[in-house]
Amino acid sequence: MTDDACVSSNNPAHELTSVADHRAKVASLLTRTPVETRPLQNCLGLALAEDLVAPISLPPFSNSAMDGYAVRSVDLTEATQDEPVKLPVSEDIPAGRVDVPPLQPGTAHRIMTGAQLPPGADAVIPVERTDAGTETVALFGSVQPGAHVRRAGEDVAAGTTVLTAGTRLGAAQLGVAAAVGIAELPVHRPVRVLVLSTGSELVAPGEELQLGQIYESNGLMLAAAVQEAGGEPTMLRFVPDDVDAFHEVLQTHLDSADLLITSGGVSAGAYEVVKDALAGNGVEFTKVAMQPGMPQGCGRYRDAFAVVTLPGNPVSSMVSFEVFVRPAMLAAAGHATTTRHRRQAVLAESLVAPSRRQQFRRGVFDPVSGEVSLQGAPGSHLLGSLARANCLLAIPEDVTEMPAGSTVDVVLLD
Ligand SMILES: Nc1nc2c(c(=O)[nH]1)N[C@H]1C(S)=C(S)[C@@H](COP(=O)(O)OP(=O)(O)OC[C@H]3O[C@@H](n4cnc5c(N)ncnc54)[C@H](O)[C@@H]3O)O[C@H]1N2
Ligand code: MOO
Repeated sequence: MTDDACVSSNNPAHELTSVADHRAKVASLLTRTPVETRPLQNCLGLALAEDLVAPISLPPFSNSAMDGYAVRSVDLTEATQDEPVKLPVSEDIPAGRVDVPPLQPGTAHRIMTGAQLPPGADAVIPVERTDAGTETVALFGSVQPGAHVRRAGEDVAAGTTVLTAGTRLGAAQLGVAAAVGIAELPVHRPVRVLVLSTGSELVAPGEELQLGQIYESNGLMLAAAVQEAGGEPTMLRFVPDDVDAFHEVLQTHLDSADLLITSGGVSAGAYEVVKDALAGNGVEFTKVAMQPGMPQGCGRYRDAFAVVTLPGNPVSSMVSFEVFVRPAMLAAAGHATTTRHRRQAVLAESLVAPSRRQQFRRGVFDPVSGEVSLQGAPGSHLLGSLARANCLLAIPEDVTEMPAGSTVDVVLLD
């Protein structure tokens, strides 16, 4: 990828870059991260790099689903509540017993949940349907062949693919890998992301605030979003609107990152530190047909890492991360799925939207009714509304109003 990745070849000042074009440019800046082998406990949220073929079956052996008695179902065909069948109990089989003798006709083995089914048995009768005897047992009813038996390989057959390359390793995926005896997995290394906020008005949370100052929130928020996307964030100390300070804070990280995301300093003011530091230096700035999130930039910093410059308004920053950075990070880290769940919802109230901009409004989607209501006004400073939302309404560029009852696309955030 060249430094001018973000130059819109056909983008006179009055034209806007499309969301799709900018998304593609950001994605093209990141290359696939290398594959490394990690113990399972360090794989959460990462993408599996190769298909996982099960070395053993699940269950590995046929076993009991209930605490009870292993029997031959034909021995119990006459059993009823009033006239139970009585059988001698010849063995006790707790879970974990490895020397399980076969079941002889006309006998029962006492068996616990998860214990190996003895050869010759074809069913288990739960202890609640017996007198719980230990020498002989009275069985108060018949059982179907296969009742309460978990067959070897009924879940996963040895030699079959249990997880495909590109799968995100969540709790269940790590669980099944452990269940087939795998201790470590090949995964794509997480994308290493520097997060740098800019602005002379910023003060660290916990410190005293003076009139005219605000607490720095984008850095923490974006670092958390990076982590949620399976990346490895490094939150840099935010810098004032000072180009030298901007470059200085990056110097010790030139070899340690894949991507820098900045917030703030990219619009049209007199003190746009990100623009001043990076324009013409490998990063190109553009206006994207999107609201929030119009001023954007991307490129490369001193041949060291990719850069995506996000606008400073908190909602603009987060929405831009969602739309541009998250999918690019997931693709680079080998994930087969790089998009959020999206579905159609019924709009609970009317809305208006700007023309020639793809708008992302914050909303609350109710999966039971299928309705979505707006959460707050469109303003890109309304972080409280974003924090109360569970989805973004994606309103296409050419739509300027939608009456209540319209169908709208929602991007589910959790
Ligand atoms: N004349 C114009 N003015 C603006 C334009 C424009 O096209 N022409 N675009 C507007 C839009 S849209 C956006 S979005 C913002 C983007 O501005 P910047 O990226 O330069 O961001 P700042 O000016 O530094 O900050 C904007 C806003 O966000 C607050 N902020 C910034 N960083 C943080 C942080 N780390 N934590 C919390 N809040 C932050 C900052 O205080 C400002 O209120 O520009 C419009 N203006
Ligand atoms: O594009 Mo800005 O992100 O609307 O506020």
